[in-house]
Amino acid sequence: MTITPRKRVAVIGAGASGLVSLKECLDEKELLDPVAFEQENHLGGLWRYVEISKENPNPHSSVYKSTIINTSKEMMAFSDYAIPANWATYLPNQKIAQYFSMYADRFGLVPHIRFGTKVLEVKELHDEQKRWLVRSQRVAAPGESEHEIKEEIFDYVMVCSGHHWKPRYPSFPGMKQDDPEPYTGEQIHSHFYRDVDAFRNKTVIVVGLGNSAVDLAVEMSMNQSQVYLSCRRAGHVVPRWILGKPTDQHRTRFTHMVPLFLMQFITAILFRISTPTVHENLKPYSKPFETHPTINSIFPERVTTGTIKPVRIIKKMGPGKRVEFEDGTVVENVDAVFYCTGYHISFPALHPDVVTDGKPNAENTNQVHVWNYMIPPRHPNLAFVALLQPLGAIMPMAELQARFLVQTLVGKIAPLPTEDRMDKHIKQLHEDIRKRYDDAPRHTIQVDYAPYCDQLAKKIGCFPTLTKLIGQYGLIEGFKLKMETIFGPPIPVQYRLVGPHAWEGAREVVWGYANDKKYLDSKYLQDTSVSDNKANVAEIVA
Ligand SMILES: NC(=O)C1=CN([C@@H]2O[C@H](COP(=O)(O)OP(=O)(O)OC[C@H]3O[C@@H](n4cnc5c(N)ncnc54)[C@H](OP(=O)(O)O)[C@@H]3O)[C@@H](O)[C@H]2O)C=CC1
Repeated sequence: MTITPRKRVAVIGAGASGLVSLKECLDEKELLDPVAFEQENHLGGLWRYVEISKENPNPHSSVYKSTIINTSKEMMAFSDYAIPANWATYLPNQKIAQYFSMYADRFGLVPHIRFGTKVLEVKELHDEQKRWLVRSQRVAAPGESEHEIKEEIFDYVMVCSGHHWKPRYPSFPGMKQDDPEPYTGEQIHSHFYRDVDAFRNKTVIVVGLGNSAVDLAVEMSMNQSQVYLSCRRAGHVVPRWILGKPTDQHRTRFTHMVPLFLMQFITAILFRISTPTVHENLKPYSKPFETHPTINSIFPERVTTGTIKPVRIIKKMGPGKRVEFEDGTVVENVDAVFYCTGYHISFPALHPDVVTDGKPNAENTNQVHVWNYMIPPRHPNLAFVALLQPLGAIMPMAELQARFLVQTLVGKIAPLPTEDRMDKHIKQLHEDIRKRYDDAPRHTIQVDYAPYCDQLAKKIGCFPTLTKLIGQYGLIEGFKLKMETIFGPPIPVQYRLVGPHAWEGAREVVWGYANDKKYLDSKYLQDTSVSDNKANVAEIVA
C-alpha cells in the first residue's frame, strides 16, 4: 500500500478567515498539514483592538475602542460554534475577540499558529505541482536582533490577511503641507482613530458616509464636538433594529425570491418609517441594496440635533484651519479632519499580477481578477478567503469559502472550472456589479450574503434541501426546518444540518436562535469559555 503524503497548506493570517481556514484544513487532517502564519502575537486579526504606540505606529487592525459590529450575533457566528445565548445581539469588538479565542480553544487551533511571524513573500515555483515558496521571518522584539528568514515549500496557500488595513486617502487642494496656503490642523485616516479622548470639545470634519464615518461622527458628537460630515454620495444610514428584529435578519431566502425592484421599494419604506427625516445633503443617491450598508441607529438622531451637520464634498482646505465645501459652507478653526474614505486592496507578499491578472492601476481601482471571490484563474493552488464586501456578515461567508476550498483540495467535491470558464465568470461578475452599484473602489467585490453562501453550500453538499432534511430529521421536523430555512433568517448554522462535516448541535442551535424556549438551555448555547482572553474582556467591559 502506498501512503500519499499530506498536502502542506500555508494559511496567512489568524483573524476570522485564517482561523476558520485552519479549522477546515484540520477537519481533513489525514490529508492536509496546515500551518498558519500570524504577524501579531495574538489571534483575532482586525477584530483585536491594538493600541497605536511608538513601537507599533501602524497596526494591521483598524478597530477603535468603541467599535461594535453591525451584524447580529446569530448571523455572524461560525456554523459549528454558537455564540452564547446570553451574549448581546450586537457584539463589541472585545467580545468578538473573545469569541474567536473560544473558537480557537474549542478546535485546538493555537498549536498550528506561528505567532509573531511575518510572511515576507509568497512566490509561485512554476514546478509540475504548481507549489508555492513562502518566505517568513519572526518579528524581532524591541532590542532583539533580526531573526533568520525561513523558506518553505507549500502545496497550497490560503491568503487570509484581510483588505481593510491600507488606508485610502482622498485628494483636496490645500491638504498637503507643500500646497500653497495649506490646512494646518490635524489630518487622520479612520484606520488610526482609537478613541475620543483627544477629540472632545473640538470642531472636526468627517469625510465619508461608510460605517467608519458614521461611528466616528457619532462618538465625537456625543463628546461635545461639533461635527461636519462631508460626503460625496449620500446613502441610507440604517438602524440596527427594524420592526423589533435585527436589521440583517429581515433578508430571508424568501425575500431573495422576490424581484429586487420590489424588495428595494419595500425596504425604502421600512427605512423611511424607521429613521427620522434627515438633512437635504443626506438624501440617498441610490436605492437600498445598491451601496454597501451603513448601519447606525444613533446617527440620524444626532443629525436632527445639529451636533452632526451634513455638508457636501470639500472644495478647498486652508489657509490655516479654514475648510470650504462645494455647497458654499465655510468652517473656520477646524481642529481635525478625519478621512473615513476606505481602503486599498493590497497583498504586499504576493506579486500584484496574482490578484489583478496583470491589469495596471488595480490597487487604485480595487479591481481584482479572482474567480468566485477566491481563486486567481492562473494560480489554482492559491486562494483568497474573505476577499469580498458582503451585504451581510463576512465570517460565515469566509467559512463557506474555506469549506469549499478545502473540499476541492482534498478531491471530495467537483474540481474547479477551467481557466477559460473562470475568466468568463469573472467578466460577468464585474459587469453585474457595475450595473447594480456605484462605480467606486469600495464596490468592486460586493456580494449578497444568502445567494452567495447557498451556491457554495450546493457545491459542498451542505445546502439544507427538503429531501436531505427529512432524511436526517424525519418528516415533521425536516419539514419544519425547511420552512425555517426559507422564512427565517439564513443563519450560518443551517449549513451544518446536513452534508459533509454536519454538526450534531446544529438543530438545537437553529431552534435556540429562533428563540424556542425548549432549546435555549442547549449546551451549545452556553458560554463555556476557558480562554484567558475572557479576563481581559471583563476588565475592559467593566
Ligand atoms: N461597526 C462596524 O461593524 C464597522 C464596520 N466597518 C466596515 O469596514 C469596512 C470599511 O468601512 P469604511 O472605513 O467606512 O470605508 P468604506 O469604503 O465603506 O466607505 C468609504 C467612504 O468614503 C467615501 N470616499 C471614498 N473616497 C472618497 C473621496 N475621494 N472623497 C470623498 N469621499 C470619499 C466613500 O464615498 P463613495 O460612496 O462616494 O465612494 C464612502 O462613503 C466596511 O466593510 C465597513 O462595513 C467599518 C467601521 C465600523
